[in-house]
Parts: sequence; structure tokens; C-alpha cells
Amino acid sequence: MADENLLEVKNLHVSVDGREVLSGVSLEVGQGEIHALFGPNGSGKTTLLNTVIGFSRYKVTEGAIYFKGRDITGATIDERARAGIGISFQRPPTVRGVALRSLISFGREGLTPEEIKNAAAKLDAGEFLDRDVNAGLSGGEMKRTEMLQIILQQPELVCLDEPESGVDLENMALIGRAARIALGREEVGGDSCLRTRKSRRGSYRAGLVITHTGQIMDHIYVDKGHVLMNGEIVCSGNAQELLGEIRSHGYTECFRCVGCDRRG
Ligand SMILES: Nc1ncnc2c1ncn2[C@@H]1O[C@H](COP(=O)(O)OP(=O)(O)OP(=O)(O)O)[C@@H](O)[C@H]1O
Repeated sequence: MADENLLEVKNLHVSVDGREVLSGVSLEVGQGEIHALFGPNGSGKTTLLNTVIGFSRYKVTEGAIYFKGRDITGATIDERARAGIGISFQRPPTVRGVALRSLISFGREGLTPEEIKNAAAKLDAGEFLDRDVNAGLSGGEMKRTEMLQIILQQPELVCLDEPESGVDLENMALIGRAARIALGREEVGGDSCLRTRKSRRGSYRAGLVITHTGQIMDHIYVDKGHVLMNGEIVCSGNAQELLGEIRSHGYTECFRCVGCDRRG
């Protein structure tokens, strides 16, 4: 694997409950790069992220996943989290009996109560810290607590599954800022460095982001996009151009995309 690749997915075939959902997906994410995943409902985007994260329900029947040059295909979800992979879920589960503050503290050694409080305040999520994880939260509130967890976990690869879903327009700015912080593009208490991406490259974390609407791309610069259809990547290229083509022509004609470097 080339040194610059943080994540390399090779010819990945994945079955869920006996059904093949991914059929030969290959993808490379370099250090500090952000990649977007597009695709119609049921095309396999969440399956790809959940397989990279390491949920045992997703069976890799062929192919391999490398992270920082190491084959992690057989690694457990805990091992992958410790290695530096984190996720913000599309529909995070409710965890009764576990306060958000405890879950966050468990996720990273050495976190101080002050750090947790400050980050929660930035995301307007302080009031949720002592409630059970996701219990009774609205869709947008859940997204804020998900982003809080990933900011404090500080993974090297940040996987975001539809960060904009269920988020109102005002809160989208908050989620966008949280995504920039999680991806190392902005400090918790500092200025955005969205426009100085090259000079800060060294501190950037990599991202794999599922988006239907592309709203999150108003807040983070995405280096590359991929279109998944029926469990395969059918097109890769400039994310903004791909999104434009999808909006204009729909997924079934996305091979016409001017930015596509596979078929274009
Ligand atoms: N546990 C499961 N058992 C059976 N089928 C599953 C399971 N999980 C996912 N699938 C199927 O795998 C396919 C891909 O699902 P996935 O959630 O990865 O799609 P997606 O591209 O993320 O869709 P969406 O945009 O709607 O979130 C779907 O047809 C889904 O029904």
C-alpha cells in the first residue's frame, strides 16, 4: 500500500444476513483527505462504513481493508477504534442506563471534565451530558451528540453517515462546524482554516462522508466523491461535479459526469 493512503479498501465483498450487499468495492483515502459517498437508497453506503468500522454482522467474504498499512479485515470493532477509526451514525442507537458523559469518557483516556464541558458547550449539547445516550433526543440533537463524541474521540479516520439528516437549517451551521473540528480543519475554540487547507494539511484528519443532499459540502472541502450503485462504485471523481451531475441527470445517468475519472 502506498505510504500516503490511510485507508485502502480492496475488492470488498460483504454479506449481511446471508445477502451480498457489497460486490467488489475498492477505495483509497489518503492522509488528511475527505471523500464523499453518494448513491441511491439501499446502494450499500452505510454497509461500507459499518464494515470499515468493524461490525461483526457485516461479513467480508472476499477482499480486504487496510488501515495505516495494516490489514484490519479481521480486527474487532474495539481494535479498529483504538487504531483510530471513528463513526457518527446515521441513526445512532439509544443506550439506556449509560450517560453520554460516561460513554465519552470511556472513548478516550485522559479526557478531563473541563474538555468535555467546553466541547459540549460549543455544540449546544451540555444539557445532554448527564442523560442516557440518545434517550428522547430529536434527530438534530442526536446528530449534535454524535459529533461531540467524535470530536472528543479524535479518530484519524472520521466516518460520517449522513451528518445533515434530520438537522434544521440553523443547526446545519453547527453540525458543519463540528465536522470541521472533527476533521481537524478548525480548533474547538479557534478560527476556521477552511480557506488555508494546504498550509494546515499536516493536522488534518481524513474523512469518509455519506451525503444525499451535499449540504455538508458547504462546510467542509471534499477532495473526491464516489457513487455507489447496487453495491459497486460505478463512478469516482470531483465530488462537487459529481453532485452537480447527479442533481441534473440522476444516478442512473451519472456515468455522464464530467468529473468522473473512471468512465469520463
Ligand atoms: N441487516 C440487514 N439484513 C438484510 N439486509 C440488509 C441489512 N442491512 C442492510 N441490508 C440491505 O443492504 C442494502 C444496503 O443497505 P445500506 O444501508 O448499506 O444502504 P445505503 O446506501 O446506506 O442506503 P440509504 O441511502 O437508504 O441509507 C439494502 O438493500 C438493505 O436493505
